[in-house]
Amino acid sequence: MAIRGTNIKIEGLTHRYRSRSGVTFNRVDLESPQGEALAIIGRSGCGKSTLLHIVAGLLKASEGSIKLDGNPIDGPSPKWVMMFQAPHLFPWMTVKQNVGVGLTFGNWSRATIDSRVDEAIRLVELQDFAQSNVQDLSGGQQQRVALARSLVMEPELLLLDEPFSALDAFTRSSLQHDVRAIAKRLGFNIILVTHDIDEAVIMADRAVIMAGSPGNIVHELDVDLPDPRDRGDPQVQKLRAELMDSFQEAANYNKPKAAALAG
Ligand SMILES: Nc1ncnc2c1ncn2[C@@H]1O[C@H](COP(=O)(O)OP(=O)(O)OP(=O)(O)O)[C@@H](O)[C@H]1O
Repeated sequence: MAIRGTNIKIEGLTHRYRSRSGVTFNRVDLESPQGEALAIIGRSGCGKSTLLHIVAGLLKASEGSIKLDGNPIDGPSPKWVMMFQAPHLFPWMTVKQNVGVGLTFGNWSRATIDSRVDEAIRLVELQDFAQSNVQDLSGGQQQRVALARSLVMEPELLLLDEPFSALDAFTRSSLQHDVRAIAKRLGFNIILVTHDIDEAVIMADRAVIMAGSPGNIVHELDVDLPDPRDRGDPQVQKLRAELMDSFQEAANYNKPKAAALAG
């Protein structure tokens, strides 16, 4: 699978939902180097999902820019794909048909589509279910199908919006490990939006905390830990505690520097 990562540069990103409403976030600057897994954590309502939707090209920013390897994002693309909390599969199709659906819109031969789909299904370890109807799969397996459907597009950047929060703790944990391992093996970037500090420590190379109203990035922490990461490991627990302290500090934050400067 020919996947590679990308250099992400977000500059002065400002968003408001309506011209006369307040800003969701104000002059956000954020960079992420090729191959990084970046977590954005923050309380509900600080603008994390909105930011992710703009990166995905699903929403427009009011000001500022997002560039991948210097090229502006100006709409959806197979190079940057988003996974949501719900897998959004076609219920009448098999696993294989769901995974390949995006490729049927391109000019690939049947043989190329088949081989890319088979490889994506292998990556998420669903080979034994390739011909099953997705309705016969568990929630975790369905989320694996959604992951394979994203990977088959060979993205440079995988955007995850609370992708595992509807799953039980055991399934969530195995998907967190697997998605990170696949990203590291293939080299693509991840931006993960989450409320869950454990998820950020298990999955990310770096975590940024978003807070305030309007929101902004108020803190960042390198998650410099060896793989595979185990929740019980003292190093993991130490970083988790550090991130939790910053998160709680950020909860009291309501005047972002950028907004103050702008005002
Ligand atoms: N379609 C919309 N129209 C108007 N305002 C919206 C819309 N979607 C979100 N908002 C508002 O924008 C702000 C940021 O919402 P957003 O969903 O980006 O936050 P979030 O940090 O991702 O929250 P959560 O963690 O609960 O998903 C909130 O105040 C929300 O009410």
